[in-house]
Amino acid sequence: MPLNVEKISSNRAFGGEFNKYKFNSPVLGGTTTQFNVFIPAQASEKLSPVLYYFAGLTCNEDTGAWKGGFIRDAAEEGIALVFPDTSPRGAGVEGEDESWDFGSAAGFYINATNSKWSKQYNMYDHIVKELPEAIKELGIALDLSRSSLMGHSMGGHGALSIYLKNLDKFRSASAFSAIFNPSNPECQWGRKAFSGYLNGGQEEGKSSDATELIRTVKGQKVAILADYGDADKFYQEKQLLPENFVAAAKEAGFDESQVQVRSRPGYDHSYYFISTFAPAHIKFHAQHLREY
Ligand SMILES: N[C@@H](CCC(=O)N[C@@H](CS)C(=O)NCC(=O)O)C(=O)O
Repeated sequence: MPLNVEKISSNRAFGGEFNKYKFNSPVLGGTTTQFNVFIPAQASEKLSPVLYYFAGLTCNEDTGAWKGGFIRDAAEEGIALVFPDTSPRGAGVEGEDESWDFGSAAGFYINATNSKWSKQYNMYDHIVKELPEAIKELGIALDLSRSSLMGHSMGGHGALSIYLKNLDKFRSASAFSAIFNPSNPECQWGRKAFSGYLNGGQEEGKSSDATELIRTVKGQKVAILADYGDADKFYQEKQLLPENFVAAAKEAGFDESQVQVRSRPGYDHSYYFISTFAPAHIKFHAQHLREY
């Protein structure tokens, strides 16, 4: 079934094109979803690889595009950027707009199993299955067989966990201030999301937790880069727990050539931090996306 993706707007940017699209998403219960695509100038000559960016809590498909500072470097490298939304919108589920860290703008990039949410809150399937189909329908010169993932905070968790579940589909993953271990009882955001969206709560959430997942890919080839700031209040409040991810990666035998996690002194959780290190993340992905 075609998704009937509609272009809403188009802007010239860095020699390429920045487009906004919408469609009614069967995976998100028929709600209307929007996403942005930056198409670099090089796409007119050869297929461009694709880098997804998943934003964090309270954000939408515009946040990373407007504030992340990714487009200039992606344009130089000839990489297309895809910015999906962070949750279904207007699903009409009771309580979905009551808090900033659950429901609208807080889909956590997982499929809900609790029947209250499971009709619409299926961001994992939206990203992994539906969005690539929507992109194919656009008929633009993108090479989806060369795709990588990055994200911030909740979106950093999305990038790492989706990557670790789909090493055959994605080349590399990177994260800014990721929620590295959301099923850990110390992580309040994870507890709220998993106990709300999943019948099995935190225990079921382990199957979508980067720190748990890194153990399951032992011996395989991975390419992960993550940065966080030591002045990030959410890091200090133990919402991010990067140390747990680093320890799990080490236990699974990964060294820094495959999993690199860097603490950045003095940086916080904001887009000032993200845009500072955005060029380094684009360069990291470019190395992996370049090869055919
Ligand atoms: N509303 C929260 C903060 C939410 C927050 O920091 N969201 C991050 C993602 S987890 C974000 O990117 N916000 C949008 C922005 O900084 O532009 C608070 O008051 O503490």
